[in-house]
Amino acid sequence: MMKDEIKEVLISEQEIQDKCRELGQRITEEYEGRFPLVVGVLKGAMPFMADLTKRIDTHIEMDFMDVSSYGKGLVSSGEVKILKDLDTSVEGRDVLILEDIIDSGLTLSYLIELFHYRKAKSVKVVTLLDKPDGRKVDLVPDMAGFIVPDAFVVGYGLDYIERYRNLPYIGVLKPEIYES
Ligand SMILES: O=P(O)(O)OC[C@H]1O[C@H](OP(=O)(O)OP(=O)(O)O)[C@H](O)[C@@H]1O
Ligand code: HPA
Repeated sequence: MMKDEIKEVLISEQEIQDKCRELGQRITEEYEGRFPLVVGVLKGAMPFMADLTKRIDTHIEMDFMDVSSYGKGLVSSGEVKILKDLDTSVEGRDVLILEDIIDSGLTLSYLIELFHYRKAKSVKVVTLLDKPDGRKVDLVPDMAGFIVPDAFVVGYGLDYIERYRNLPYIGVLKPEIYES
């Protein structure tokens, strides 16, 4: 079974749900009456977007962007490609970007710059996971759920060659999975 391929659970399902509640309350307080555009970055942010937005108790608009900076494996290619753009204009909007993880920071620094260029009123970032040791560019999220060590993590949206996104928790794979 898939769970037998996990060496260690770093963040449990319960911890993730509690964090969504806490972040949802903070977002509600900060964005009350501002009708922010909440942008989920596909595919990784999909489970976090689903759980977090249910904990936001004020009106929001949701949109999605699909970008890719990773090849098929563990290392960022450094080049960010837009695979699907927003349906909505960000001009004059308070934009809140939702990410599953900030690692090198390349994906988000690209998006933040793009939304400023498109004349967003404000651009903020909430990420479930922050891996500060992976940074290649200076970037500090406005809100972060958990700090993770410099290891490749999977689950709850995060993949390894498109697998493990459907694990309900965050974990690290057994080393033999990478060797196979
Ligand atoms: O800080 P960075 O080093 O840029 O890494 C973070 C990004 O990498 C992953 O996406 P990926 O490009 O693998 O696409 P996916 O969400 O479809 O898996 C992740 O979901 C973030 O969007
Ligand atoms: O640790 C990670 N796991 C999965 N996807 C990722 N994208 C950036 N960092 C990671």
